[in-house]
Amino acid sequence: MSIELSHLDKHFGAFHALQDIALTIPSGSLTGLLGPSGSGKTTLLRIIAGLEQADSGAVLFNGQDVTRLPVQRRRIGFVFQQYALFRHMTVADNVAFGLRMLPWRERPSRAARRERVQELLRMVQLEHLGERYPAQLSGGQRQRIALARALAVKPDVLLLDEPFGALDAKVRKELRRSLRDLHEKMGITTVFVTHDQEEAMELSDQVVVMSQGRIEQVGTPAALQAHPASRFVLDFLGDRNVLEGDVDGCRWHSGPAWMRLAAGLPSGRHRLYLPSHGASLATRASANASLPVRVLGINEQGPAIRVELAAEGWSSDALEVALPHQHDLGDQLLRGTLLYLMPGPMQSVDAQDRLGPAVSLAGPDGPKLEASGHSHRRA
Ligand SMILES: Nc1ncnc2c1ncn2[C@@H]1O[C@H](COP(=O)(O)OP(=O)(O)OP(=O)(O)O)[C@@H](O)[C@H]1O
Repeated sequence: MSIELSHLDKHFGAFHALQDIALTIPSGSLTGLLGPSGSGKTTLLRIIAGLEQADSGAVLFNGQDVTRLPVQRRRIGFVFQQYALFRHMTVADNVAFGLRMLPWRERPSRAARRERVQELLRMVQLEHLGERYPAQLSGGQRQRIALARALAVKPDVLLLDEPFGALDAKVRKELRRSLRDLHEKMGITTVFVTHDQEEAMELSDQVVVMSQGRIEQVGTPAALQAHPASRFVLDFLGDRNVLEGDVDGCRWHSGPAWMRLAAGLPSGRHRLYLPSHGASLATRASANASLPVRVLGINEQGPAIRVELAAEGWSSDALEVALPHQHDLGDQLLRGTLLYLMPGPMQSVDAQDRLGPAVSLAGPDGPKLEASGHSHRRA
């Protein structure tokens, strides 16, 4: 089920909560609405659901105008941050709730309902907990049940509002993986709200960055990292190293550190923003870059190795590079070792704080490194 939003506007009294929102959500995609608190993410999700009406504009599902269609008729599964489970019902009855509420003609028989509930509990890996009550579950388990309940009626669209917001970091990670696996298996068009850029980047096929009721940028995680469209997106995505130095023609330098860029920037001071996933490390300088760094720390947990670095003899804030677990540094990747940073594409910002062009290293180092982007994210 594809979703198209055109020219959506929404006011709450005098407050302009959404301004001229236009967005296409491809069928079967996993789309993240990302933005700071108050940027309008939840309002947009509620308008897609039919829980809120826009003042103007249209919502289309598979090309059909559903703008005035009530929520019950949109075939939506909804998961909220606060687990909205019924406390007096068992887990199995909670999951079956939507099925029992279906109109008589569509309602499966008691036996079929029981079977479907078991299948859903299996899908969220909680088949042994059907007879428990919500109070006897952990927060993460409750969110899995909320997910199973949302999926029970075979929705065309799954909407999740900060579904993992109230959970601790480890459980969040597990649930993200479950959601991605379920999405890959079922292929339901899914939209989720988050203010956590890491969550949005890790989960989404398409990220929609919102600010003050507007869409700032839409793109794949890798495209947003490589080509942020505004200062807001650049800052909000975070996870970047800032290399500050002077440019003469194609040469950037800061103290003894230097690199040759594939294309020139106007001469003067520039900051180059380098995503931590967009760089590698080498044991020696190359013909196009000499950026000496000292290894401060190595964290091997998670999908990538995170290496903390300090610029050696040149000034920079703390640096961080995410390396694949199969890197070719061998035993050179040790705390205290001197290595060389090899940047991939970087975003330039000039001394007046204006977004400049994306830049990369000259010669063979540049294109080779571009591949390192976000290729790990489905690993
Ligand atoms: N029913 C309402 N009445 C008045 N103002 C509202 C209402 N719902 C939302 N708002 C306002 O609209 C703006 C956008 O709210 P929304 O909940 O969509 O933001 P959000 O990006 O989801 O933020 P958060 O991450 O904090 O949930 C906020 O300033 C909020 O106070």
